[in-house]
Amino acid sequence: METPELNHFDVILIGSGTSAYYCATPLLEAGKKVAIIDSRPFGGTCALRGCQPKKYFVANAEAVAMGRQLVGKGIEAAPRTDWKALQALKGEFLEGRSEEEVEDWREAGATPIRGEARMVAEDAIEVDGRRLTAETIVLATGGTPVQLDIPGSEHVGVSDDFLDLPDLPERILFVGGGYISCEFAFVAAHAGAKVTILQRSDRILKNFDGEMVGVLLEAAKELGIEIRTEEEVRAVEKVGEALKVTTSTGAVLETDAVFEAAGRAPNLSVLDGHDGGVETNRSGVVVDEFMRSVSNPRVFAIGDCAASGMDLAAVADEHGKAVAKSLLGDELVRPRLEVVPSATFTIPSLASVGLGEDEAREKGLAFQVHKNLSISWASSKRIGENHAGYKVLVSEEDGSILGAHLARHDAAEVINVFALAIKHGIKADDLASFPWAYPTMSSDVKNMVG
Ligand SMILES: Cc1cc2nc3c(=O)[nH]c(=O)nc-3n(C[C@H](O)[C@H](O)[C@H](O)COP(=O)(O)OP(=O)(O)OC[C@H]3O[C@@H](n4cnc5c(N)ncnc54)[C@H](O)[C@@H]3O)c2cc1C
Ligand SMILES: NC(=O)c1ccc[n+]([C@@H]2O[C@H](COP(=O)([O-])OP(=O)(O)OC[C@H]3O[C@@H](n4cnc5c(N)ncnc54)[C@H](O)[C@@H]3O)[C@@H](O)[C@H]2O)c1
Repeated sequence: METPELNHFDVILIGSGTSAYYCATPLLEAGKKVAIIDSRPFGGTCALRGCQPKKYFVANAEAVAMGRQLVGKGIEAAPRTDWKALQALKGEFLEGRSEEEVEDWREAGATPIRGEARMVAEDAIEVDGRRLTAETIVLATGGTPVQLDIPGSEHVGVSDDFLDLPDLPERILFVGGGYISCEFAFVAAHAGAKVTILQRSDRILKNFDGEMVGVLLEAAKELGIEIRTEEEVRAVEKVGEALKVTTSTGAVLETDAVFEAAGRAPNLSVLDGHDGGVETNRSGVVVDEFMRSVSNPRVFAIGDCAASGMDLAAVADEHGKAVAKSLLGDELVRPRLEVVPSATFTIPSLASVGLGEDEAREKGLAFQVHKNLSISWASSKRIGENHAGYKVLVSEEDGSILGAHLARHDAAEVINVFALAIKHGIKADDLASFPWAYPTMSSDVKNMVG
């Protein structure tokens, strides 16, 4: 029989993803008694089923793309993806990761628990038949793919399934034209699959600048990725080994695999049965500016399960850090998310930070637009890049950077320079005159603002 003290914690974190990591670490360093619970292997989406494993596939596709682009320009034969070997490499990265993480938490003084947690009171949860109470409960439960409600949905996979494909199907159809589909589409197409994307509205990647998406669309077209906009899936039927996809336009498309990435919903199964006094809406747990539940002050929500901000790893991290500071200090602390760069790991990658052109106009700001294709630049030529461009908005008032939008190799790296410039008020002139290590992708920044 366990004593009540063993079941009472300063903080219980439900979820062991990146937001939980950044929240729990300072709490443990400060000597707090912390339980971390996860129903799946420890580590969460980013480390095990998202950002990190995905980058193995992206790195492979980038190598193949670059090799192919340079055939006849110093490379003799185009490289090809060995999908099984790539899966093995990714497997090596994941092997033992969760177990190590559990061990690390134990060494740091936490109580890691594997099991499905449910709120049973405003200050209590149940997991694995145990009732645990806490001064503070932090929900860090992430998100799950939005499930398609269509006949034949049992034949439709999600991102986890794509990342674990033992063999690459010849033909793949992705439902949704957002981050996940677009990234996977370039991976699959560069690895040799015939890829189709179905996008419900009139354009893909709506969070990104339309002209930069245009650059990506050219690359997709050249690679043979078919992007069908204003078209939804209505039904999927298995016919022999193939799948027949009927769409909203009446088209019937034959493919070998269908994956849906039509957005992710907050995972709030922890509130099934008892809501713990925690108010939620479609976007997640309703929180105040400090990530505290508006209806139960004992509960905080961080990362993708909170109805706040973009579902990105760095945002989740910042939520976690802010909540830890709030719990350790005398005052509540807001996450610092005034400037959040974002990128798609497509080929080329798209990246964006700050205001879009339309947004800046709606705000009535006076600004110059520095934009162009950059395929004639040495940085593109030396890697055989055929699709690249940039758009930077510079304030006419004080020369500050209002927004930056890139479509090119390493855009996801270079965007961080613009993000820091926006955050710290570094002006276009400063960027233009800085002695960048040369020649690098970031030294091109001076040509984008001059
Ligand atoms: C394919 C893919 C690629 C992505 N790529 C990027 C990228 O390149 N860059 C980027 O910034 N973001 C990316 N993201 C988004 C990023 O992964 C998420 O924003 C981030 O992981 C959210 O972290 P989190 O801590 O909120 O939740 P998660 O990491 O999702 O962790 C939540 C955990 O809670 C557990 N859980 C849920 N309910 C319960 C319960 N009742 N009891 C016990 N445990 C529970 C789950 O098992 C899960 O492990 C990607 C996402 C996907 C799916
Ligand atoms: N590089 C990154 O930072 C990265 C990578 C992957 C995922 N993520 C995060 O994960 C989240 C989820 O990614 P996602 O790609 O699933 O969602 P998303 O929100 O990026 O895109 C979903 C797309 O699907 C479309 N759609 C919705 N329902 C549809 C339907 N029935 N038929 C056809 N199209 C439909 C939407 O209009 C939208 O364009 C992202 O919003 C992002 O926050 C980030």
